[in-house]
Amino acid sequence: MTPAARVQTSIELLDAIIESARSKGAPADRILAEWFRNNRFAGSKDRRAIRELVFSAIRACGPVPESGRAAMLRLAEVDDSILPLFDGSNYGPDSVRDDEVAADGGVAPEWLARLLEKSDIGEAEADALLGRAPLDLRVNTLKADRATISLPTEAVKTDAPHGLRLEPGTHVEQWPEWREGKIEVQDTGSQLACLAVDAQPGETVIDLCAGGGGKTLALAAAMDNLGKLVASDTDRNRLSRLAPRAERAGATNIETRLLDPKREMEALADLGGQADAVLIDAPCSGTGTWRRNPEARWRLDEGELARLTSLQAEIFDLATNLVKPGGRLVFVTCSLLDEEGADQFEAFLSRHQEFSAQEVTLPVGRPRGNGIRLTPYHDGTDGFFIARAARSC
Ligand SMILES: C[S@@+](CC[C@H](N)C(=O)[O-])C[C@H]1O[C@@H](n2cnc3c(N)ncnc32)[C@H](O)[C@@H]1O
Repeated sequence: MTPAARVQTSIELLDAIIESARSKGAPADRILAEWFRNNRFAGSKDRRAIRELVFSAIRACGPVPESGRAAMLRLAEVDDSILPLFDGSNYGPDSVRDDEVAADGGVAPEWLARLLEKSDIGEAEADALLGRAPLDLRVNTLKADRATISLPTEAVKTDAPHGLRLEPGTHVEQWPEWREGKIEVQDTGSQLACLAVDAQPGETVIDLCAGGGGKTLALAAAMDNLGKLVASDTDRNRLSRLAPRAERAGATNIETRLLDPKREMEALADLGGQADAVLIDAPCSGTGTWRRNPEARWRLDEGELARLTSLQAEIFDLATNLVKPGGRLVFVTCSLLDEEGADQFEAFLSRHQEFSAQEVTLPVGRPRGNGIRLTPYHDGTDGFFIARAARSC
């Protein structure tokens, strides 16, 4: 494909992605994968270039653009190589008309940009939020050790005790070390969130919103497979991914429980007041993960944010039934909005006087309210809020 044809194809793909973001349809990744499957004439270089163009254009537009062409013209404002390709050539984009306007830039749609600013996410933080994420690994201490593991490419140590960092795009899933469960792909921020749980061998620990079990596996390793580790979630699909992962990782103390939304306690009744630690890795807007998923900015709206914050409060209240006196509750969101972080935790503490905030010490991060905030700019991790509370009685 010519460079101009790649730009035109990216414009058409962006049209589909914009439409899908508006109707909450398939994500950009799936739309691209399907196009690549159906258009075999596009070779690997074309695919790489188109992917790069599409995601750079998504990153360059704060609000949802009017069209793929407006999005590409916005990218042309920050990348000089693009505009000359609007040359009207065969398969290329038409020349730019005098009255054409580019889509708006910025970090996010205006309402969301305002909330980020209110949460003290300044320009440098916002820029880093739209950068490229590295590929972080956690060495699984049930099977290996960071000090001695040998990998096919060079990896640098991260701030997490078992963390390693690789070039993005490394296909670790093809490595024997991955197939043998010696390494897991996990962002440093996620690894540090697990560290805040301080799960010990022999304890009863509940990973209440376990999803596919990324954090559950780290907790199993911290517990050295000793004690009871319950992984629960309301999403059957996500939870079903945990068993094969646990098998590969050699994690043997995990029990999964599928929860019924609004009746979660039914499947957890026997654990009432039993847990030494409960991790709430709460469903959230994911504003801290835009490096991996920049299109998420176009899918969030005020109604969805309100739904998420009230669900977080409900899950908090649910979790209080599970923690035993003297036990701890760890609240985590991959969001940089105070509504889903410091404010949510503060509101929880004022609703539940039997809990008090406990200091969390992590190698990176800065205090935010009664917890810690990690950001891509400051800490090189995804954005996270992490806080811990102890139950007195
Ligand atoms: C941030 S994700 C969890 C990611 C996971 N802990 C990991 O490390 O891979 C939040 C999860 O909360 C789950 N969830 C939503 N509502 C819930 C509820 N009422 N009770 C428990 N889990 C819930 C979602 O299905 C989703 O899997």
